Amino acid sequence: MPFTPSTTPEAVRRVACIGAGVIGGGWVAHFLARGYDVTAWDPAADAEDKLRRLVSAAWPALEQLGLADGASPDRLTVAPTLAEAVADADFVQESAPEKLELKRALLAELAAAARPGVVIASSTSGYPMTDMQTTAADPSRLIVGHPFNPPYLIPLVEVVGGTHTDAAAVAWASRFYDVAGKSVITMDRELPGFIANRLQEALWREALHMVANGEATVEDIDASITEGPGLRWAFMGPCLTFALAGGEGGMAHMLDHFGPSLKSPWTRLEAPELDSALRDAMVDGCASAAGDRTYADLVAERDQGVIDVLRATGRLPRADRAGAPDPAVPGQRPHTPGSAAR
Ligand SMILES: NC(=O)C1=CN([C@@H]2O[C@H](COP(=O)(O)OP(=O)(O)OC[C@H]3O[C@@H](n4cnc5c(N)ncnc54)[C@H](O)[C@@H]3O)[C@@H](O)[C@H]2O)C=CC1
Ligand SMILES: C[N+](C)(C)CC(=O)CC(=O)[O-]
Repeated sequence: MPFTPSTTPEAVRRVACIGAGVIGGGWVAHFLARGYDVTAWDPAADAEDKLRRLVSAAWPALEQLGLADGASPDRLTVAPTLAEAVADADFVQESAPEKLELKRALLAELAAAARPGVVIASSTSGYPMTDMQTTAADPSRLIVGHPFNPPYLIPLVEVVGGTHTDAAAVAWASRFYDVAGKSVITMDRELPGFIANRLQEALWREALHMVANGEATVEDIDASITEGPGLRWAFMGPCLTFALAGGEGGMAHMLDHFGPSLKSPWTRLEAPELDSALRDAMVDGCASAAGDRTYADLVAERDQGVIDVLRATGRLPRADRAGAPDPAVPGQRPHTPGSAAR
């Protein structure tokens, strides 16, 4: 079935967020801050309470980023049913648990309940849409919109369709996220883990090996990134960073010089066994690294850290201009939802 959009990406007014945990709640905070009306639905009994607490905790950071005109946590409605949550939505973001059968059934239900021509995005961190859209009556409007935690601060969203997604729905979603202040990578094919998680998983696999073998502590591993390559990666990706490692000879010299010695680490390791000893070592190591900081303390610390990095790398207005959007900066474009004609 070809995809015919119900509205333009610029004219979206109401977003439905289905599943309101860590990521769904983060999306709710993001869309509220960008000036949308948001309707959320989550089957957990305590979901509304938790969601409103998440939005309140995120709001000071969002104020620092600069809110869209009229943005307010009061524009959040928590619906009693999935059908009511999506009834008037111009866009749907699904953030339910990462379980394939659950996603299949939920996306089919959403595709049956949402108005025709409304794009439905899944936050999945790894399932290809082709595997999730198998039972939906109209799979043409189902896409992956993979965010990063927290979605209200980390700009990137990876967008990709499945075999039965219409390319027009992928293009519509990419434009919508762009209008909504995200940095978008649109992929023309499905890869497990998309791009960023494929990279993160390689790093994570090695971290788990080192903990399992007692070769490094959780704290050493975290410090090796925050005091090392992580500082460069905030503004220059791993490829250009390594091109500089080749000096004036650039990537050509880097590969000719280091390539042969790098072949062994590229091919040496397989996934570690996530047994209970490794699980406990990771959990205990993280508890020790956190010390007496609570979850709320760590969230506040992370949010301020990301804002400081965004500001220091020129991706936010200066502190003395916070709240004044800079049209040159992605995510700071002064867009008022629903301001464009449908
Ligand atoms: N946590 C992370 O760092 C990231 C997670 N993701 C993806 O986001 C999605 C959600 O993950 P989290 O927010 O971390 O999980 P979470 O466990 O924090 O939240 C999941 C929420 O879904 C609700 N839920 C349970 N069954 C449901 C159903 N049938 N329909 C709707 N909601 C239902 C739960 O009550 C819970 O509030 C997953 O697909 C995950 O892969 C993507 C990027 C980052
Ligand atoms: C842990 N995770 C694989 C769910 C993380 C992501 O998908 C993206 C992120 O926030 O790093």
